[in-house]
Amino acid sequence: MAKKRKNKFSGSTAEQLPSTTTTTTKRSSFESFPLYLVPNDNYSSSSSSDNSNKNYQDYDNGVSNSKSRELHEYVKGRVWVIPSFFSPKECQAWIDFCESFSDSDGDTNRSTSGGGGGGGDDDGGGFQYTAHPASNYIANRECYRMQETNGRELSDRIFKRLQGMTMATKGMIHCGDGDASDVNNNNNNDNNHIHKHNSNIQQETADLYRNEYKPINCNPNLRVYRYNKGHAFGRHVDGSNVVTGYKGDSGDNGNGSATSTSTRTRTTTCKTEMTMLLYLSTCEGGATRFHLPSSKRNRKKNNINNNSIAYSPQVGSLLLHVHGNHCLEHEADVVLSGKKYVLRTDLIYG
Ligand SMILES: O=C(O)CCC(=O)C(=O)O
Ligand SMILES: [Fe+2]
Repeated sequence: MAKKRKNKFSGSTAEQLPSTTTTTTKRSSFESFPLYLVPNDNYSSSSSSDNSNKNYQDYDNGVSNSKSRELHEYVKGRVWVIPSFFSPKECQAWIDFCESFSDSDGDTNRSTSGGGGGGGDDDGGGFQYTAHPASNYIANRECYRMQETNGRELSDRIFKRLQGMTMATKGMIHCGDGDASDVNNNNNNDNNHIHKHNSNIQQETADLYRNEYKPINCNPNLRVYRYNKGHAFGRHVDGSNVVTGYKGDSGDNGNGSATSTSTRTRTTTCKTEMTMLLYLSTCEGGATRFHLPSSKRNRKKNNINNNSIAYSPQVGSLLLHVHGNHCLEHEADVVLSGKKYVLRTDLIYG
C-alpha cells in the first residue's frame, strides 16, 4: 500500500469542468514525478532474437512478445491498441506515485457530496474527486482525477516510446478526414479482434513522415483517472485542442523551455487529433465502449442503433482513438469491482 506523501501544487486545470461539477479547486501536480517511470529510451518492437529486446527485460518479464508492442487496429480508421505499452512494473509505479498523496482510504481531496466516503486533505495534492450528472451538454461522470498541465518531459518520453513502437511496426497513425457514419460494426466485443469495417475513409496507418500532417508529440496535459467501484463516465465525444509550444523552428518550442524530442523544421499549427488512454490496471467492468454510428439505411428508417465495441482495460495497454470531428461516441462502463487507473494524454499533430 502506497504511503501518504506531501506534494506542492503547480499548473492550472486546463480541462473545463462544468459549474455543476463537484470537485475541489486545488490542483495536483506531477512535479515530483520520477522520470524513470518512462525511461527516455527508444523502444523498438523488434523480434525476440534481436539484441534490442533486452530493453524489455524489465519491461514485460518475458510475458509479452514483440507483437504486443505493436500497433493493432481495433476499429477501422478510428481506434488502435498497443497491448503492452507500459510494463506492469511501470504501471504499478505510476499507481503508487499517484496514490502516495492519498489518505489511507484513498480519498484524498474528497469533496463533501457524492459517494465514496473519506475526508479531504487540504494540502495533499493527488487525486481529486470529480462528479457531475449528465446535462444537455456534458456526460455524467464520477471518478478521481490527478492532473499535470505541463508534464512536458513525461509527454516527450511517452511520445518517444510510441514512435519507437509504431515506427518499428506499422508506421505512425495517419489522421485524415472522414465521416464517422461510414463506420460499420461487426458486433464483436472481443478484445482480441481487430474490428473490420467498410469505410471510405482514407485513414489507414501510414509510414511516419509520409504525410505532411503527422503526429509530433503527446499532450503535456497529463491526467490520471481512478475509477472506484460504481464509477463511470457517460457517453460523450472528445474535442480536439490547439496546442502551443510545438513550433519546432530551430529548437524553439514556443515557451522557452526544453526543446521537444520531436523538433520540426517548419512552423505549424498543432492540434490534438487522438485521445490516448493508457490503462494502468485491470478491473471488472470499466471497459471503454465505442458506439458505432448507424448505417445510412438504418438512419433513414430511424432504427435505433446499439452497436458498440468495448475495450476492457489491460495492464499496460495503450488505446488511441480519433477525436474531434470524427470522434466516435464513447463511454467508460461502470467499474464492477477493483479500481481502474488510466493515464490520459492526446496525440498532437502538426
Ligand atoms: O476512462 C475511460 O475509459 C474513457 C475516458 C475518456 O473517455 C476520456 O478521458 O475522455
Ligand atoms: Fe472520452
